[in-house]
Amino acid sequence: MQLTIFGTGYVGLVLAAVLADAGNKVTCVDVDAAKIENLKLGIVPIYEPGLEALIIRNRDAGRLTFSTDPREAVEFGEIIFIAVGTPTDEDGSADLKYVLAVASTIGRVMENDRIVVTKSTVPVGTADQVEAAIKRELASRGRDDLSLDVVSNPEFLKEGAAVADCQKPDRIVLGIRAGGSATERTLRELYAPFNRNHEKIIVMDVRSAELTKYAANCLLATKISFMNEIANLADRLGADVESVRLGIGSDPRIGNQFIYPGAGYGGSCFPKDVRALISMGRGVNFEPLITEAVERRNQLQKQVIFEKIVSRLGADLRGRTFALWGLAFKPNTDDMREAPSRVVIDSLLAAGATVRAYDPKAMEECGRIYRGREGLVFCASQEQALTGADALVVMTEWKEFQSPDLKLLGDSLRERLVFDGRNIYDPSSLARHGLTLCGIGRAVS
Ligand SMILES: NC(=O)c1ccc[n+]([C@@H]2O[C@H](COP(=O)([O-])OP(=O)(O)OC[C@H]3O[C@@H](n4cnc5c(N)ncnc54)[C@H](O)[C@@H]3O)[C@@H](O)[C@H]2O)c1
Ligand SMILES: O=c1ccn([C@@H]2O[C@H](COP(=O)(O)OP(=O)(O)O[C@H]3O[C@H](CO)[C@@H](O)[C@H](O)[C@H]3O)[C@@H](O)[C@H]2O)c(=O)[nH]1
Repeated sequence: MQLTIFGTGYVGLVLAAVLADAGNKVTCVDVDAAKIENLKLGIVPIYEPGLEALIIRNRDAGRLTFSTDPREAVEFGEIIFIAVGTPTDEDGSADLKYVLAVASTIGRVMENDRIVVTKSTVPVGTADQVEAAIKRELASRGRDDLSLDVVSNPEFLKEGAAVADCQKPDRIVLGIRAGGSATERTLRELYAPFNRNHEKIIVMDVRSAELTKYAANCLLATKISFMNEIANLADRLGADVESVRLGIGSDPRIGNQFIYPGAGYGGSCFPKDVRALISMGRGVNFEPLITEAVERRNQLQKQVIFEKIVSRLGADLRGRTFALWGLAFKPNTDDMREAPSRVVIDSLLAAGATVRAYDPKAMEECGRIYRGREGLVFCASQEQALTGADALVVMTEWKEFQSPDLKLLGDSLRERLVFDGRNIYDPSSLARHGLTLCGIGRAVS
C-alpha cells in the first residue's frame, strides 16, 4: 500500500520504518525542515535501538521517503496517519493544536478519497474534531464529494523497545465508525503481516478506542504509583519493598510487570496521559479520584531521592559534589521528557551542590536542556563522574550501571553513600565495601 505519516517523532518514524519494512511505500511529512533534511541523509534525530538501520535500509530500497510538502504527501498515501505530539496544555488537558493543524492541512490539499488514522494519543471525541476540521476545509473548497473515514488506532509501543513493540504488537486496536466495513478491510489488510499466529486486531467504536489508550497508560501508572506508596510505607515500617514486590508479583492475578518502585515514572506518555484523563473526567463533571492520586503520588515520588540526600547530608549542600548516573527517563533511550533525573538535578543545584552527570545516550539531550547551567558538569564516562564526589545518585537502570566496580566506588565517594533511585543494587554487597545504600523503600535507608 502507499501510506503517509504526519509527524516524524518516536511514533511516526518507528511506524513508518516498520510499515515500509513490511513492503509498503511510506512517505513521512514533518514541519521541521531540518529534521526532514537529516532523515533524507540517514541522520535519525532520536536514539531507538534498531531504528537507524531500519530507516536507512528502507530508504535505500525506495520504500521510505521524507518530505515537508503536505500536498504531495496527501496525494501519495491512500491511508494517512496522524502521529504528531499531544502535549499537556496549561490546564492539564491534551493540547490538540498539532493534530487539528494536520487535519486542516489534509482538508486543504486532499484531492482523492482518504482514510485518516489517528495514531497520536488523543482525548475521547478527537476523531469527531479531526473529521470536522477536514470536512470544513473540503467544504470551503467545494470538495464535499470526497469520501473521508477517520479511524482511531492508538499506539502502544514503549520507548527503548519501540521497533520491536511495533513489529510484534500485543494488540492492534481499531476504532471504526458504524458503516466503516470497507475501511476495516483495508486496515486489516495493512496489518495482516503483524497479525499472524493469533488474532491481535480488536475492533471497537471510535470513542472506546480513544479511551482504551488512556485506560492502558493510566492503569500501568497506577501500578507504579501504588508500589511507590508501598515503598514509602516500607521505608517507615522497616520493611524491604523488593521482598514485598517478589511476594506479590508471583500471584498471577497481580503479575511481575510494572510493579517496580523507583524515583517516579517519567517520559512523554504516563505523566501527560494521566493528567489528560483527569482533565477528561473533570470535563464531564466527574472526579477521577484514583487517577488524581496516581499523579500526586508521582509528583511526590520524584522528590524522594533528594529528601533522602537531605536527611543524610543536610539541606545546605554547598561544597558537596554528587556523581549522577542516568539522565534518560528509562534505559535504551535518550529521551529526558519528564525524567525524574531532572527533578533531582534541579533540587541539588538549587541547594548549592555540584552535579557530575553521565548517561550512555542522553548527554546531548541533557546539554540541550541544561547548557550553561552553573554547577552541572557533563562527564564522558560513569567513572569520570565519580571524581571528587561525596555520593553517587543512580537515576536510570542502564545495564552498564548494574555491576559497578564497588572498590572504585568505595575509594571514590567521600561519604561512601549510594542513592539508588531504581533499586538496582543489593544493600549487603555495597555494605561489604563499606558503602551505604539508600534505596527506595529498602529496609536499609
Ligand atoms: N513516544 C512514545 O513512546 C509514544 C507511544 C505511543 C503513543 N504516543 C503518542 O504519539 C504521539 C506522538 O508522540 P511522539 O513521542 O512521537 O512525538 P514527538 O514529539 O517525538 O514528535 C512529533 C513530531 O510531529 C511533528 N509535527 C508537529 N506538527 C506537525 C505538522 N503540522 N505536520 C507534520 N509534522 C508535525 C513535530 O515536528 C515532531 O517531529 C503523541 O500523542 C504521544 O502521546 C507516543
Ligand atoms: O515497574 C515500573 C515500570 C516502569 N516505570 C517507569 O515508568 C516510566 C514509563 O516506562 P515505560 O512504560 O516502560 O515507557 P514508555 O515509553 O513511557 O511507554 C509507556 O507509554 C507509551 C506511550 O503512550 C505507551 O505506548 C507504552 O505502552 C507505555 O508502556 C519510566 O519512567 C519507568 O522508569 C517504573 O517506575 N516502574
